[in-house]
Amino acid sequence: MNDCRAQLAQQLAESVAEALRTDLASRERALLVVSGGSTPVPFFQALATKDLAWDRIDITLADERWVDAFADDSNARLVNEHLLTGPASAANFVPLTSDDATPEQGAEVVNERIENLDWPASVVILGMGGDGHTASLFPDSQELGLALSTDEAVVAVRSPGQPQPRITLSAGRLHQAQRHILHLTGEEKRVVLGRALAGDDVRELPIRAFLACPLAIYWAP
Ligand SMILES: O=C(O)[C@H](O)[C@@H](O)[C@H](O)[C@H](O)COP(=O)(O)O
Repeated sequence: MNDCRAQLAQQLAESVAEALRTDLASRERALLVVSGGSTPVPFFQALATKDLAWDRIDITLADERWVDAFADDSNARLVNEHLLTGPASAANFVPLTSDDATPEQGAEVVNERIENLDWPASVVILGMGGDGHTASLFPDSQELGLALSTDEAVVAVRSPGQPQPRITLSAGRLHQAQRHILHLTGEEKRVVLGRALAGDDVRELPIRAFLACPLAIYWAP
């Protein structure tokens, strides 16, 4: 990893830790929503070292692949391996999967689990793909319209471009946060973000659903 990305991860971890500390001063529990993918790994590792009342922190995901929790491409596994370590292992992790065979079957039980958390979240950290998707709000998914408009907390999603079915927090649920952060790296994503900022068709580039104020953008080359 280049130095800029390492510094970015450190700075993001400091900022998120500070936000959690601030919120825990006035509420019993704080909720952190993180994204999966490859970008957050150094951030997770940096955040895990922070001195926080981890036993008062709930952590969930913006989205998940409907795979076994031990699968290589499971976001839960990513969080377990890189964030829930050392003192941070005292945090309460709330997964987005169930024992059901499909996300459509599991959505109801996951929805209830997510609704029972302490909203609004302290921080929602989003990632972005090269197609402008964020969480599992994919431009080519039939469920995009539902995920952008529903009052439900989660939506089962299929995308022709993705090998596994997914489950995602809805845009409405992701909006329920004190702070929103977009964490991304590289030139390709900078260009996509530039396009997103220059237009307003959310279905073309779903990240646009979160470009309303305020969104803190953490980017490094
Ligand atoms: O993959 C996931 O779990 C998330 O659904 C996705 O929204 C992710 O944040 C972006 O695709 C960026 O992924 P990278 O960090 O791997 O580029």
